[in-house]
Amino acid sequence: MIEAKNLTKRYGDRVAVDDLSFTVEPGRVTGFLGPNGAGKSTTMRLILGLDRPHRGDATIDGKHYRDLPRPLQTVGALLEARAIHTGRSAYNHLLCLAQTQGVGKKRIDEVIRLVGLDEVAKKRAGGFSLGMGQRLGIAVALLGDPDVLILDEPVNGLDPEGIVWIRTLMKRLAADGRTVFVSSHLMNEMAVTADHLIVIGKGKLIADCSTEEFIERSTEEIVAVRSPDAERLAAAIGEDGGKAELGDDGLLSVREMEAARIGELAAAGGLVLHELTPKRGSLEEAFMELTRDSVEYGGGGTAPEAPQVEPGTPMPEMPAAEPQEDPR
Ligand SMILES: Nc1ncnc2c1ncn2[C@@H]1O[C@H](COP(=O)(O)OP(=O)(O)OP(=O)(O)O)[C@@H](O)[C@H]1O
Repeated sequence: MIEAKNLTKRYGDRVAVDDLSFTVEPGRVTGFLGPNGAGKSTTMRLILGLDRPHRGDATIDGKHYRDLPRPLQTVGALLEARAIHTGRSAYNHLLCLAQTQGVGKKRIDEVIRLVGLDEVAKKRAGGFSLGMGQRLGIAVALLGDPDVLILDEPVNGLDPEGIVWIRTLMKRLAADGRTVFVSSHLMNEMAVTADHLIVIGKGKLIADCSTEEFIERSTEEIVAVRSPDAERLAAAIGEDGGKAELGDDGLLSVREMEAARIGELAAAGGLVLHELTPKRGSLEEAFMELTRDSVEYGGGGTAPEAPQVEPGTPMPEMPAAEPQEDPR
C-alpha cells in the first residue's frame, strides 16, 4: 500500500505538488491521471524518496522508502527518465542491479522472458528502440518481485501490441494482490487499464474514485432532439422529469430522460419529431473538461482554481460546459 499525506513540493515559487493526500490500495490497478505538468512524476519521485517534500509524507507499506530494508524487493519503479548504461547488454544491466540487491540469476531470466526481451537480451541496450528500452525498464521494476509497482507513463514508446501487453501485465500483477500505481495523461488508456483513478491538476487532487464511477459520471447521455414544436416538447419533457435546453440553433438538448420516453411524450402530445439522437460524450473530452482549469500553460506561480477534495471522495460534479476564457 502507498500512502501520501499532505504531500507538498515547490520548485522556486511553483507548487508542483499541493497538499496531496491519497491511498493506493493493493489488488487493483490505480491510475494516476493528470495533464502534462500536473505533478505526477514529482509525486512518484517523492514516494520513492528521490526528492524531499516541503511538507507532508509518503510511505510504502507504512515505511519511508529510505527505511525499507530491501527496497528492490518491496517496490519496483519505472520512471520517465531512465538511466541505462547504453554500452551494456540488457542482461548485464539486470545482472548488475541483481547483484547489488541480492537477487538470483534465475530471476533475471524470468523477467527477461516476462517482458519479451529473450532474443535481444545479450545485445547492447544502447541500440534498443524506445519500446524495447521501456520493456527493459519494466524488467528492472519487476526484478526484485516486489509487492508494489510504481510506473510513470509505461505505455510511452510502446507499439499497439506493447500497449496491450503492458495493460495485461499490470492487471495480472494487481490480480496477484500487488499494489500497481501507474501514471498517464491519457484518459482513454486509463479507462481500459485502471480499476481506480486518482486525478490531479496543478498538483491538487481533483478526483479519487473508481474508474467505473468516473466513466459513468463523465459520460452523461444527452439526447439531441429536433422538432418544429420544440418549445411545447421542452415543456412536456420538463413536466415529466427531464431537463430540456433549447439551443440557438433550435436543437433541444435533453438530459435525464431516455430517447424512447421523449418519443412517447411527443406522440402523446401529437408533436412532430425531426430528429431524436442519443449522444454520449467521449471520456477524453470529459477529462479535458475536468482538468481544463488546471492545465499548465507554462506560466509561473500557483493556481488555486483546481477544486480541493478529501481523499477517498468521489469525483466532483463536472464543471459547467460553457466556454471559458483561455487562460493563456
Ligand atoms: N526539477 C525540477 N525543477 C523545477 N521544476 C520542476 C522540476 N520537476 C518538475 N518541475 C515542475 O513541477 C511541475 C510538475 O511536473 P511533473 O513532471 O511532476 O508533472 P507531470 O504530471 O509528471 O507531467 P508530465 O506528464 O509532463 O511529465 C511542472 O510545473 C514542472 O515544470
